[in-house]
Amino acid sequence: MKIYKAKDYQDMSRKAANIISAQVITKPDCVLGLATGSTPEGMYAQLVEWYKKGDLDFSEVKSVNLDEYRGMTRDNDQSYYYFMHKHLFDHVNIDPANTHLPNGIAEDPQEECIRYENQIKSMGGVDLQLLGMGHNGHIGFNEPGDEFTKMTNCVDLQESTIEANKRFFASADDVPKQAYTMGIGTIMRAKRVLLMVSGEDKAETLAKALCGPITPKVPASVLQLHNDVVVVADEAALSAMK
Ligand SMILES: O=P(O)(O)OC[C@H]1O[C@](O)(CO)[C@@H](O)[C@@H]1O
Repeated sequence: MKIYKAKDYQDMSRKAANIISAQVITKPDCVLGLATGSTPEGMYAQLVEWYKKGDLDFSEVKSVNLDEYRGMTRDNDQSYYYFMHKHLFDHVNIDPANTHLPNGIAEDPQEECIRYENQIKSMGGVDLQLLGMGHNGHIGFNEPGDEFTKMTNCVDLQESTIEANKRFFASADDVPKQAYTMGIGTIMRAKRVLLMVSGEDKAETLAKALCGPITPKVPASVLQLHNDVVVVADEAALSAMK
């Protein structure tokens, strides 16, 4: 595992954008596993800036997203489909047909999970999986639990996640209670993982994830078992590392 300490959020965003750019430049038809949330917003803005300068070409890139709220239509401005278009897809030359997210309004959740997992397989797996981390150590929407999930699954969100995400909604009652997410197994099958973390409020959890016991109670701790993980975190997020 390589850990890069960034000065602040902006520095973290630029360092992470460099790693994604290197992937796109060295393998133009790569499969990027993408993430949403506040953490990667600045990194996407940096990629868009470099694309506009002519430094990046996404024409052959394919993408799969980590997660999507269940029951949310794509045109809802809180859907992760909407987020990805707003922050990246609408600003670069990626082919929309090559971008994939779980379908939040699929009728049969079990079938949707199988379809999505097969979609990822049919693309040859993920070359570089971007991750943020929740305050409780979740990656994707894999909440702390008794075992690591193997495949894409439909999860009940924990109260703490609903609390954390209510800032984007009118009230906590409006936050969806379920979401589709790649499983921990799906994430671990990516060839390379890039974890971005920012802020002191995640420092204790990040220290547990990187240096504590590997346990499904801290889902991000499983990354200690992956052979190619890059962590880009700001000083505040790394402040609890001994
Ligand atoms: O970057 P944020 O907004 O703190 O979210 C962290 C994580 O939470 C999720 O958005 C799910 O809540 C993940 O997809 C993300 O990586």
